Amino acid sequence: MAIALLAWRNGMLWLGSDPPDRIGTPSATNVFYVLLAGMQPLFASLGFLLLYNETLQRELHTLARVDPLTGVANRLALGEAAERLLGAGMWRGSLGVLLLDADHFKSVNDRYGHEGGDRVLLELVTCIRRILRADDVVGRIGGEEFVVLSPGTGLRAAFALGERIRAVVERTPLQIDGETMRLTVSVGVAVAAPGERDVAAVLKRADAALYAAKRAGRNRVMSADDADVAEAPAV
Ligand SMILES: Nc1nc2c(ncn2[C@@H]2O[C@H](COP(=O)(O)OP(=O)(O)OP(=O)(O)O)[C@@H](O)[C@H]2O)c(=O)[nH]1
Repeated sequence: MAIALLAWRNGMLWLGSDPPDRIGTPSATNVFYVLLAGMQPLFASLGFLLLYNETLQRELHTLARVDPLTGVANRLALGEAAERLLGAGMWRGSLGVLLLDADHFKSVNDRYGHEGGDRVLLELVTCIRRILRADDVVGRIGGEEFVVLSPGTGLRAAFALGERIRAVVERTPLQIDGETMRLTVSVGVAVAAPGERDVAAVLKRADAALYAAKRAGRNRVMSADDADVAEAPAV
């Protein structure tokens, strides 16, 4: 509005054949005009601050949802994604939930140090991401523990996805400190049926399956429906 007023006033002064008041004449219009002109930098600064604040808010929102080491979703972002995908379950079908845990990771740290272990985690994430579809979500929920959410995926397909990830990780050599090492992962698979909304319950089933996969010797995929899982204690 201020810009429109200034444009109007300038137009009157410079273009009008008979301007109402010269700029130097003391009048209410001229006082208003000078005030507005003086306030232009204030308006511009306010606009800039509002825009800057909006940008910072957006960046904070993103940073609060990213795992700083691997760049994938963190626990908060995964929880939000799971809620959203379960909410959409009625029209997208079931949601595959895979819980992955690197095997014997403590020995990786013992051998290559914590920094070496961090680089292995990064390579592991790269491996997993290469296999996922665009609308799958991967996140890190603990030291060497990851979750994959795969919308529109039933138990058989989720199991196959887990097996694909397991096999690719197993056969991918990782270069750490000039040495080649191999890592394996254990995977627990569960599926939220269309309409199921309880994220915690699905994760608990995937966790029980993961526990069973570890107990059965690691480097394997187990689903919540496997007989061994039913016997496994809840973790
Ligand atoms: N480098 C690195 N190591 C981590 C991080 N978070 C946790 N760890 C390590 O991961 C290891 C996890 O060890 P455990 O829980 O005993 O599991 P594990 O050795 O992988 O054995 P299993 O899971 O039973 O196969 C510990 O040594 C932790 O210090 C991290 O952010 N970076």
